[in-house]
Amino acid sequence: MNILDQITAQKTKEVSAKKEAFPIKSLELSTLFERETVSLATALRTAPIGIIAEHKRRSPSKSVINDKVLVQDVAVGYEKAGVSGMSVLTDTPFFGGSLDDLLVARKATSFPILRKEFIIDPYQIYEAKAYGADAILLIAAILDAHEIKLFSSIAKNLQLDVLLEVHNQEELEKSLFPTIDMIGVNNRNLKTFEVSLETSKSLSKLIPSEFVKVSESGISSIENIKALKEYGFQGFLIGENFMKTENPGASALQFMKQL
Ligand SMILES: O=P(O)(O)OC[C@@H](O)[C@@H](O)c1c[nH]c2ccccc12
Repeated sequence: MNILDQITAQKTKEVSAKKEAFPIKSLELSTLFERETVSLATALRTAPIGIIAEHKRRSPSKSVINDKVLVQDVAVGYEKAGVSGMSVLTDTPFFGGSLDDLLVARKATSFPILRKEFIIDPYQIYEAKAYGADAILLIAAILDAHEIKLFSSIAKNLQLDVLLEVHNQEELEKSLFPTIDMIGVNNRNLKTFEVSLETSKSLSKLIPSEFVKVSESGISSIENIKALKEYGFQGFLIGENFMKTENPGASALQFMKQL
């Protein structure tokens, strides 16, 4: 079984247990549920160069990246650095994150936050909203067109922006619904872990201009960003490059100064 299949199999179990223990009604009682969200897509569109900085403790490809820093310090540091938003991994078994991380980041900041999760059920979208996210990720490789349409319209009804992640032309073509705000091209193949910025470059011309184009993974230099900008990218999702340092917020600030 490839890693994506392993993750979704685990997710299916996790979500069905949670749905029983905490029905959606209990999520709606959250005070954060009533919070006004802020748009990540707008933040990226209006920034000269829109960086989304990620909190990621570990990953299946790298094992431990950073398990020393506190999520609130990372969140505050990223916001001070002036990035457009933050991505918080909430998957526990494979990435060492949690919904608590999302909640802590939310309480510490007011910039847009993306819930980075393997979403396979609408329940996780309500959860994202209840824990203070402004945007969700949908991964085309694990959803069919009907699910993408349905999940993105549920998100929009909750005032959440949608970042749809693709890795090839077929995934892109099945996913172009008006309820999607941003298209993210993942430069990392989640099945093989190979990273190539060429993936973003070659898919860019197939993304209609109404979607904010985001390039994800493997970005570590200003040169990378300049090259991708030429292809119309307005958002750049950066994880490891910041998280592998002792002070991710300070690293993001250094990076922003060079832009
Ligand atoms: O750490 P990197 O190479 O800068 O990548 C960040 C982000 O793009 C990556 O974590 C990611 C992209 N899509 C995902 C889907 C699930 C989990 C993680 C991801």
